[in-house]
Amino acid sequence: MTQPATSPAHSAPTPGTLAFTKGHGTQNDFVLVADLAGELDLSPEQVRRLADRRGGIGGDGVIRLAPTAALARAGEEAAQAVLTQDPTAEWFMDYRNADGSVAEMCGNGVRVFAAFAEQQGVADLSTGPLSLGTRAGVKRVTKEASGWYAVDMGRWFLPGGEAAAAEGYDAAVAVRGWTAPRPALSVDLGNPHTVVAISSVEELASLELFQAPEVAPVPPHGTNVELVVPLGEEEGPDGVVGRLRMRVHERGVGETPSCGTGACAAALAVRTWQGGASGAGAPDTWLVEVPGGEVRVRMLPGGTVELAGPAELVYSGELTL
Ligand SMILES: N[C@@H](CCC[C@H](N)C(=O)O)C(=O)O
Repeated sequence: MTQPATSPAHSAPTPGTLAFTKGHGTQNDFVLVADLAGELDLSPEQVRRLADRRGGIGGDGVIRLAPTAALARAGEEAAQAVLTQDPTAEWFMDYRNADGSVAEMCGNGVRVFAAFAEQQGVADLSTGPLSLGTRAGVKRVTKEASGWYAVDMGRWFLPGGEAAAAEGYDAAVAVRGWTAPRPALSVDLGNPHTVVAISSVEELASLELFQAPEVAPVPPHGTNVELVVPLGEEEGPDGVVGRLRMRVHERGVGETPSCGTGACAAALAVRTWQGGASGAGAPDTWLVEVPGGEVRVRMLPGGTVELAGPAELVYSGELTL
């Protein structure tokens, strides 16, 4: 049984069923579940079933909205760290990839989580920003006048350190069909990314990404791989804006139409290629074109990075687990 996503989804579900909402951010799609009491421990098998596009609802990931304090009491270290960082981060985004694996962060997911928290009546972004917990720390979400959600994603770093910033590379990526691996840059947004430059939009469109690209050295916890084409600079309302186009192969999923942390990683890599560790001379704002739409990435004055884009809730329903 389904209902429009705008209807209250937090009315009591039928016993034995699970209420869900389907949402997406630039078509990176998620199954969202409100666990307002913090009692729902989804198994990897249940996550796979929810994310299954044929036997379940379908999504690139599953997002559980749960009270940070309940998870902290249950021993989730990330939730305990969140409450130390910001005791007002009342709600926690428990993010799982479609294959059932746990991920530290999801940039598009944070925006959709904020829209879901509003729908559930546990947050009101019209009165101010929402601080929420993730396994990669507290994220602060603001709703812009356009309806887009802007997320302060926090600090990022290059795992390869200064040498990687100076060289521009610390890894190599091989995509099916290539005769040799190409140099790539690792970027950490709380979750791992490896970014490789592609020479043209035509080549980008022709890449075969149904197999995971091979990355060397093999990342200890896997990686998301972004393939990017820098498209130059343009004049925006607030100054020069860089533009790039990206495709992504996500850890735990496969190719997806968008990845928010991936868009940040791509912009940060291109900025590093242009201006080293400080990004000197490179734009502070980037528009990232993905197959599912466009997002904005901005360097914030305090040294953190912001991701902005749409968040849509599509429908709500109930299913038997
Ligand atoms: N699509 C997300 C990233 C989701 C997690 C990723 N697959 C991982 O395993 O790190 C985004 O928008 O950032």
